[in-house]
Amino acid sequence: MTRTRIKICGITREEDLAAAVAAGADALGFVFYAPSPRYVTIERAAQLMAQVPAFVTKVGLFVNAEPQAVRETMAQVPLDLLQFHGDEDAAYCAAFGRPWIKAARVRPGFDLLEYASLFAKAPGVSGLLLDAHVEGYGGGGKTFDWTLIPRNLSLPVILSGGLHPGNVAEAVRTVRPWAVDVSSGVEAARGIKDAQKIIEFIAGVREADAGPSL
Ligand SMILES: O=C(O)c1ccccc1N[C@@H]1O[C@H](COP(=O)(O)O)[C@@H](O)[C@H]1O
Repeated sequence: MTRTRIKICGITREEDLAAAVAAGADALGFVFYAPSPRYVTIERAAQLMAQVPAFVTKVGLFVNAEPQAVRETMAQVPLDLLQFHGDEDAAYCAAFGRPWIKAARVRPGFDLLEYASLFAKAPGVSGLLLDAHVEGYGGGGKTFDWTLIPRNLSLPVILSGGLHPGNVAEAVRTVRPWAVDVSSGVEAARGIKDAQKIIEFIAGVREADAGPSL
């Protein structure tokens, strides 16, 4: 049985972090992008990350950040993986010497095969995150047409964009991604997670893992 990996993004509070870990999240995302309602300072992220147990991946999310800002963040918090969610190119993403994933902002007409080919051979690339194209780069709670995803993408697919407890099982059965990523779909309010929604989201993924594909 495939075990789809699960990332809960936009952690801003200790209780949300504990709820995600207790529910079985594989990875937690910390947003270093100031316009986001889920933004955390380096100092706050350090406090939160001190609560993350072994074998749960700590992901730092950046959007078109100055390289020096990424380096300063990496120097002060123990990030396992970098998530680039803006217009960064492969050379930029690879320059930090840390494993990374790149977001694609998908909408009709977007050539995902070509986009993946731009990043597929860059050192450190660990996956392609597929999000809906939204104003403001991400965390928009908007789905995209999953039939736009080619089956032969050259990188592990992390499916995101508008996932929530009510649609994640269908998403996993349809796309069979390597991982799913969710932010707003497990929130009680912007930047505040809902422990019950996290439990239901992860249960939806596991239900799909155990069943047939669509
Ligand atoms: O979470 C944010 O606030 C955010 C801000 C800027 C770029 C990306 C952001 N989050 C990522 O967006 C996708 C989709 O989120 P949602 O589940 O639709 O709310 C996800 O990969 C988050 O990691």
